[in-house]
Amino acid sequence: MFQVLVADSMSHEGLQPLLDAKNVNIVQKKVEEVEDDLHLFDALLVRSATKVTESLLTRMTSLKIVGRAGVGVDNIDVDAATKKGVVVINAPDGNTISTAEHTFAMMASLVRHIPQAYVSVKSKEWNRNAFVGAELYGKSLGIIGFGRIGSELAKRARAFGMTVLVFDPFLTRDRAEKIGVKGCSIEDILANSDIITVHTPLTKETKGLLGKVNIGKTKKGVYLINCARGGIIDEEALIQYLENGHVRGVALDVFEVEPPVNSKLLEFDNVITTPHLGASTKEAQLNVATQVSKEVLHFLEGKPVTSSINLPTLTKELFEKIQPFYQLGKKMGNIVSQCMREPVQEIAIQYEGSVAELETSFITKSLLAGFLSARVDSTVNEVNAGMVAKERGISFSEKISSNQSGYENCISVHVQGDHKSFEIKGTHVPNYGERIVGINDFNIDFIPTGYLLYIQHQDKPGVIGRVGKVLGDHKINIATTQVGRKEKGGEAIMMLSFDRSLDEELIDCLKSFEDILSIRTIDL
Ligand SMILES: NC(=O)C1=CN([C@@H]2O[C@H](COP(=O)(O)OP(=O)(O)OC[C@H]3O[C@@H](n4cnc5c(N)ncnc54)[C@H](O)[C@@H]3O)[C@@H](O)[C@H]2O)C=CC1
Ligand SMILES: O=C(O)C(=O)COP(=O)(O)O
Repeated sequence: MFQVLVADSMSHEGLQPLLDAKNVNIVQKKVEEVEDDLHLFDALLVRSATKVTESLLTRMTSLKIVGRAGVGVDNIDVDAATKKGVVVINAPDGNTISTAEHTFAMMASLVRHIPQAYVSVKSKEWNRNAFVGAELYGKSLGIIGFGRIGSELAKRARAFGMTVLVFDPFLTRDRAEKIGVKGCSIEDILANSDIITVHTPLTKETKGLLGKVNIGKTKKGVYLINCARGGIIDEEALIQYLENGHVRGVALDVFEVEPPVNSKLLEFDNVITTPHLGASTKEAQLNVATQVSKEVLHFLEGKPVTSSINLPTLTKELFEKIQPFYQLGKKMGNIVSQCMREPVQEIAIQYEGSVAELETSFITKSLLAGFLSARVDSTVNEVNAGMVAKERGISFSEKISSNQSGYENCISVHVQGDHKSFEIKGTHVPNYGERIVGINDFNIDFIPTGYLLYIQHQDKPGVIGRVGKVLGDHKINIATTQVGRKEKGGEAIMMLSFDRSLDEELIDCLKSFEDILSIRTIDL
C-alpha cells in the first residue's frame, strides 16, 4: 500500500485518481501534524505553501516522488531531491489561463483604481475625482518572460488594443511575429513600456531582475505588476521608487515573504495586492490536482511520468518502446559493476540500430543507476545517477554509432578502471528477451537474470568438467551454461546460471583450479 501525504489544500475532485486507487492511502495533513510518521510516505503532494527543504526530504526516508500541484517549484529543493533520488513533478499548464486572467484583472484594477474606489465607497464616500484612471487602449505593455502565462496575457492585451513588447531569452523573432508581439531587449522594455509585468520563474538569474538599476531605467509614472514570484521585483528597491514617485502604481499577487505581514509595501495606497491568488480558481485547482494525482499514481505503479523536473520525460508510447532497453541497461550496468570490482573513471556507452533512435539518455541513466547501485549504499536511481557518478569522479558518455555488431539493436559499454577495462554488449530480441552477447571481445549468449558465475579460464580439456563436478558434489544445480573463446587453446570464458547463490567456500574451491584465471559471482 502506497502512503501519500497531501500537505497543502487541494481540490478533492482533483485528488480522485488517488482516492480511487486501491493500492493508495491518502493522508491530508500539514507536515507538522505528521512529524512522527514522515518516514512512512512514498509520495508528497504540495502547492506553494509547504517548503520542501533538504531537511524535510531527509526526514521522509521512504519518499519517492514530490508532486507540485502548480507551476513554480521554487519552494522545493530540487537539487536535494535529485541527490536523494526523489522525482519532482509539476502540473505546468493547468493554471495558465487562471493566472493570465488574474494578471489582466490586476492590470485593469491598477489603472482604474478599482480596489481603492471599492474601499472608499464601502466607507460611504462618493469621491469620483480621486479615482480618475487611464485607458489600457493604446498603452505599451512590457512582458518579461514569455512562456505559457506571458503569451496568454499578450493575447488578452492585444484584444484590448495594447502594444505588447516582450523579452524572453528563449523567444525567437518568428514566434514573436506569429503571436503578433514585438520581441525586444530588456532595455527596450524598460525604456518604452507604460506597464511592465514579469512572468519568469524565480531563479538565481531572475531574482531582483527589476531592482534598483532596472527600475531606474523605466519611464517615470510606470506601473509594475508581479503575479509570478515574490523577489523577481526587488521589494526594497520598489519601496524607494514608490517613495520618490517614479513608480505610479504596483499590483502584487506574490511577495518575498508570504504572508507579507511586516512589509512596508502594504502601507502604500497605490500598491494593490491579492494573497497569491493567481491559480486560485476552481478550474485551475481541478486541473492541477488531477494532473499531479494521475502522474503520481502512474509513477508509483511504475509507469512513466510526463512532466518531471529532474528526470527525462517520456510519453506512454515512447516508454513502452524504451522499457526493454531500460531494463537491459540497468542489468548491464549491474553486471559490469560486479565483474569489475575496482575504481572506475570512465563509462562509455554506445547505441546501435533501433535502440539508437530512442531517448537514449534515459537508458544511460538507468545503466548508470545499475552500475552505481552495486557500489554505493545510498539510494541511486535514474533521477540521481548522473549526479552520483560525477560526485564519485566517474565520467560517462554516450554515442550513437552505425550498426557494427550485426544485431538489430545493440548496447555496448566500455568501462575504464585504474588497472583494467571491461566491455559488455547486450541486445533485446522482440518476443525472446534480453541477451548479453559479448564480454571483453568474447562472443557469448546468455540471459541476464538470477545468480550467475563468470569464469575466465584457459581453453583446455577437462576444465568445464571439473567445474561441473565440484558444483555437483555440492548439490548445486546448473540452470544454464555458456562458453566463449577467441581461439583454440587460448583464453576462454564461462557463464553459468543457478537457482540460488553460491557460498564463498565453493567459490574458493573453484578459484584454486590451475586453469581458472578469475571468478566473479553476479547476483541480478
Ligand atoms: N501567482 C500565481 O499563483 C502563479 C504564479 N506562477 C508563476 O509564474 C511563472 C511563469 O509560469 P509559466 O508561464 O507557466 O512558466 P513558463 O515556463 O511557461 O514561462 C516562463 C518563461 O520565463 C522565461 N525566462 C526565464 N528566465 C528569464 C529571464 N531571465 N528573463 C526573461 N525571461 C526568462 C522562460 O524562457 C520562459 O519562457 C512560474 O514560474 C510561477 O513562478 C505560475 C502560476 C500561478
Ligand atoms: O503554480 C504556481 O506557480 C503558483 O504560484 C500557484 O501557487 P498555489 O498552488 O496557488 O500555492
